[in-house]
Amino acid sequence: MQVGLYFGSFNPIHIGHLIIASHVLNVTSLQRVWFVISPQNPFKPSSTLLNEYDRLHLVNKAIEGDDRLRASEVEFSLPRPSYTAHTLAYLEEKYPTYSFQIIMGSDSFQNLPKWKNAGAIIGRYPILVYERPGFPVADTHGAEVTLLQAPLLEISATHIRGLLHDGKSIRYLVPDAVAEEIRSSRFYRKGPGSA
Ligand SMILES: Nc1ncnc2c1ncn2[C@@H]1O[C@H](COP(=O)(O)OP(=O)(O)OP(=O)(O)O)[C@@H](O)[C@H]1O
Ligand SMILES: O=C(O)c1ccc[n+]([C@@H]2O[C@H](COP(=O)([O-])O)[C@@H](O)[C@H]2O)c1
Repeated sequence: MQVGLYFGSFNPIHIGHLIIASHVLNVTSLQRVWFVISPQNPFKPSSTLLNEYDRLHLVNKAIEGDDRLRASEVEFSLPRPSYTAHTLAYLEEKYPTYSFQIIMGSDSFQNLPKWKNAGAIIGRYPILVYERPGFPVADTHGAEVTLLQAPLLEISATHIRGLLHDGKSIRYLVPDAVAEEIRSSRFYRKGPGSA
């Protein structure tokens, strides 16, 4: 099984993520893409972070019925913050017959040398990089890189959280089932207990 690992906070998952996952499956030999939900990204503040099980639930809502896609909670039981090198080592052990590639935007890829055990990631895994505006891929950092020209939508989870905070619509930015779940569960609203 050839699996593309798409790591992120997915706080929440949005159409930009889904378009990339589907595009990668369409243009590469990968058979599956797993959204690996990071409970705590080492580089991001946790103050606006929705509980990881709620984020997992939203990813599952987003991909319902698409057998090519899977939500992975593997990092939930690993030490925090979530270092990708640790996750990869764990997955290698758990799925010895699978081959993994990493999917990332050129913004993340630019920072890769600063990640924990970056050398182990770069030396062991092919990386599928899609170019995001403002982040040209000037250097491969010694990794086996495939550059993808993916259709891009300049939306972010930060923007979506801002809209929700202001009581605005997020229709079309996330799948309808995700918008409905966020609405009915009152996620990302102002007030006590909200993220
Ligand atoms: N609109 C988008 N199109 C393509 N890739 C994206 C888009 N938004 C985020 N990504 C990428 O998806 C991966 C996971 O990102 P993450 O879950 O942190 O999303 P985000 O929308 O950038 O979140 P935030 O706004 O909270 O920082 C990262 O590699 C990031 O570069
Ligand atoms: O392992 C690391 O040192 C490391 C440093 C920064 C980010 N990551 C992971 O990369 C993924 C995407 O991060 P980001 O910042 O692009 O949203 C997310 O799953 C993080 O846990 C991993």
